[in-house]
Amino acid sequence: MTPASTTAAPSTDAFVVDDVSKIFVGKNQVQALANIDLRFRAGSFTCIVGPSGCGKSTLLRILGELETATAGHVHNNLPESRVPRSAFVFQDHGALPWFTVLQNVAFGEHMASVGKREREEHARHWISEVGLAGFEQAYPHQLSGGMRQRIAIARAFATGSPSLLMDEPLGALDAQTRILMQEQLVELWEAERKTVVLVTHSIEEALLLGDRIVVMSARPGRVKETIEVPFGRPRTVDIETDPEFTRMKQDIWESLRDEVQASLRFS
Ligand SMILES: Nc1ncnc2c1ncn2[C@@H]1O[C@H](COP(=O)(O)OP(=O)(O)OP(=O)(O)O)[C@@H](O)[C@H]1O
Repeated sequence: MTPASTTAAPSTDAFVVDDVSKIFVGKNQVQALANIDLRFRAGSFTCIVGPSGCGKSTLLRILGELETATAGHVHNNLPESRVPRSAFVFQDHGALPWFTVLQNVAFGEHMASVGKREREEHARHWISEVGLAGFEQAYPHQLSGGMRQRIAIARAFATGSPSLLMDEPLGALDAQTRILMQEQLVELWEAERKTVVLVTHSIEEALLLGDRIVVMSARPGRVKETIEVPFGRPRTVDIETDPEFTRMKQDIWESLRDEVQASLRFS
């Protein structure tokens, strides 16, 4: 194994993942990822699907420099600036309960020492974009689960990072709210064209949102296949009635089913 490192990538790829493996060393050694090779074009939307425990979050955390690879290389070509190169959105909204909506959304830029007037201006814009205008002074506990998740999405956009790394961001929402949020996310991304990597357990969600779907194998996670999503943009949930959507959903499930079964055998 070659030693791990992160360097600038000399290309239009935001990230180049080159032969990356990850082993967690502890009481029980766990190999989470094995020999991952992936390129993430700047401005693209990639969805990652795979069985539980196959290393999807680990890969996301390595891309976001929250975790280091045990072996291999991650080239990061995102521009350096005063804000972090990647903003995260997790399943649990992560809104700080003692902050208002406005303070929560402005938090990323606050941490990057952006002036109050500028960060609040950005925050108000994104609060409005996600449909929370009028709730700027509300506290998270006064909002529904869907509204709290919108705080997290607004905060990620407001931070101004060129990349968004999303780990099951809509996973905790009810089915109807989730559909609306998926459409909203597509719309925001189409306007902003950030480099997005989104982990999801939903094949439909991956087909609705992504330019490309990466299917991972059971642990240790490897790239099983990479599928280009052919649907044009702008996209809405109406594409689910397209026969091609149904066919692709079936194909991806066939590919995933073996891996889910394998992961159940080993867990
Ligand atoms: N900090 C850690 N220390 C030890 N093992 C870890 C650590 N983080 C993750 N793992 C292990 O690495 C493997 C991959 O975990 P990871 O969370 O990346 O999977 P995942 O595909 O995101 O799972 P899920 O879909 O269930 O969220 C799992 O076996 C997990 O227990």
